[in-house]
Amino acid sequence: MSLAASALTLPGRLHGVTLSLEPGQLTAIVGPNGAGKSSLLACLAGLVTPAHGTVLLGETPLAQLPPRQRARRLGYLPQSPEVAWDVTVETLVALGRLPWQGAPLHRAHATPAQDHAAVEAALSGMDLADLRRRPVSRLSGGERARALAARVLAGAPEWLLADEPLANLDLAHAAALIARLKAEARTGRGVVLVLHDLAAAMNHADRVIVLAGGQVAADGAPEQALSPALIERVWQVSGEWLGEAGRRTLSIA
Ligand SMILES: Nc1ncnc2c1ncn2[C@@H]1O[C@H](COP(=O)(O)OP(=O)(O)OP(=O)(O)O)[C@@H](O)[C@H]1O
Repeated sequence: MSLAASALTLPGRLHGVTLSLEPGQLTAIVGPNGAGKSSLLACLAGLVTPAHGTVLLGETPLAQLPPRQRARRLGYLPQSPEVAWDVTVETLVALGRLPWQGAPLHRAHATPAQDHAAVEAALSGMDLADLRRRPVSRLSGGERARALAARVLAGAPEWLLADEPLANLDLAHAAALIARLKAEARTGRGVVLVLHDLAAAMNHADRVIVLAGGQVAADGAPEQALSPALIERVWQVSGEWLGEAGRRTLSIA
């Protein structure tokens, strides 16, 4: 089911943003500081209510989805996530299963075995098996970012919305996370990432949306949306893409 924004307006932040995102794709949202990327992602996750405009999941306005349904279908990883309780990594990741839990044996809920399998897969996928019993307060910034990503992945939402998920990760863990997110998209999930690294967007996204001043400045395949002319117009830097497709780097003059 598509996730579509229509004429989203948040005064000073978004100005009439209209777009329709498709499942099965990795979409990157890029743009300069203050362009409105986080605001757009929070609206798409249903966490910020726009002053005007609507967000539809399929045919249903997000505002009409019951909270449990919304939590099952939309997974959101904020830019600077705080962890309110000093729980272990394992417990934190298991919290991602909460939307699936409820009265035992209710058909709409997951079984304990399904919950366990999802948590284990998320822990191992984020290379957290050795840290599972560590309290979150004793993790490095990157380890904590991986634990929080694992919590969202454990929830197996239809849509994964992540705000700068690569920001604190070393090269190997960033590559592993982007590979995992691409694989999630290939299984039919919608993956939407706010990214600052234009090369990551160029090399890994199926579609790139460039925001500038709260509006869509470009939207399309990476090679089209991230043309040097557009980069110069939006970021005011003169750049050139080097290397072959899928391994491009941006050389800034
Ligand atoms: N809660 C808020 N209330 C009012 N204005 C806000 C709020 N949060 C952000 N803004 C403003 O809205 C604009 C867009 O902010 P937003 O965080 O969406 O940008 P961004 O593209 O994600 O930026 P960055 O790359 O720096 O993270 C900025 O000018 C910012 O100062």
